[in-house]
Amino acid sequence: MADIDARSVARFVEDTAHAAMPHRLYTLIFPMDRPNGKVLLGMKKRGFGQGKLNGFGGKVEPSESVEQGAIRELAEESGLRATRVENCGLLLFYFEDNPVAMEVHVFMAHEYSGKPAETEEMRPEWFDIDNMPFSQMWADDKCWWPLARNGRSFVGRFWFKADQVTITRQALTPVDSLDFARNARNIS
Ligand SMILES: COc1nc(N)nc2c1ncn2[C@H]1C[C@H](O)[C@@H](COP(=O)(O)OP(=O)(O)OP(=O)(O)O)O1
Repeated sequence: MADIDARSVARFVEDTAHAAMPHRLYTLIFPMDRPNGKVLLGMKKRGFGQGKLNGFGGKVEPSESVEQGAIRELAEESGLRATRVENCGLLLFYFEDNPVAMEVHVFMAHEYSGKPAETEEMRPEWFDIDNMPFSQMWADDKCWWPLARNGRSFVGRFWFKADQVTITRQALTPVDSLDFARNARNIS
């Protein structure tokens, strides 16, 4: 079993039993076009979450910070180069058939260059931020997206059945700041 990633910040919001689980770090980043009320999503073409629309992201490499990982994954999966990002959420996912918790650090990309392009992993498409395609997204998204859309920071915990669809328990809290995570990760 994997060790608890030293960069994990889940212990700040979890009970003792969950904090003792190994946590794998992921990023999830949403390029925003606020003036036009749009967000860029990608249709996942392979791997975990295949067939779902989502933000861009993936595992954080050992050599990079969470923010660097988010920017790298966005470039790899959409072709966009983010120049201003904001950490807006922390999501913890527990799947009943997986002893490793997913710790997903959520970002908005407010400034970026380049044009979205289809890659091996994602097919990007702009959507209206007030008319999200939730039926094609992960089941948790409709819970926390309204907070993210309104510029609120949040911490969410979701327990999934092995079917990866059914949420059996959830806890979602708007927070004033995610500084506890930034400070723990020692990011200026
Ligand atoms: C369970 O609910 C989820 N909801 C949302 N919105 N996003 C999720 C959920 N579970 C996982 N994700 C996100 C987190 C990451 O952005 C991706 C999964 O990353 P992936 O497995 O694709 O990681 P990569 O490093 O890109 O994978 P490869 O090893 O295939 O390159 O989904």
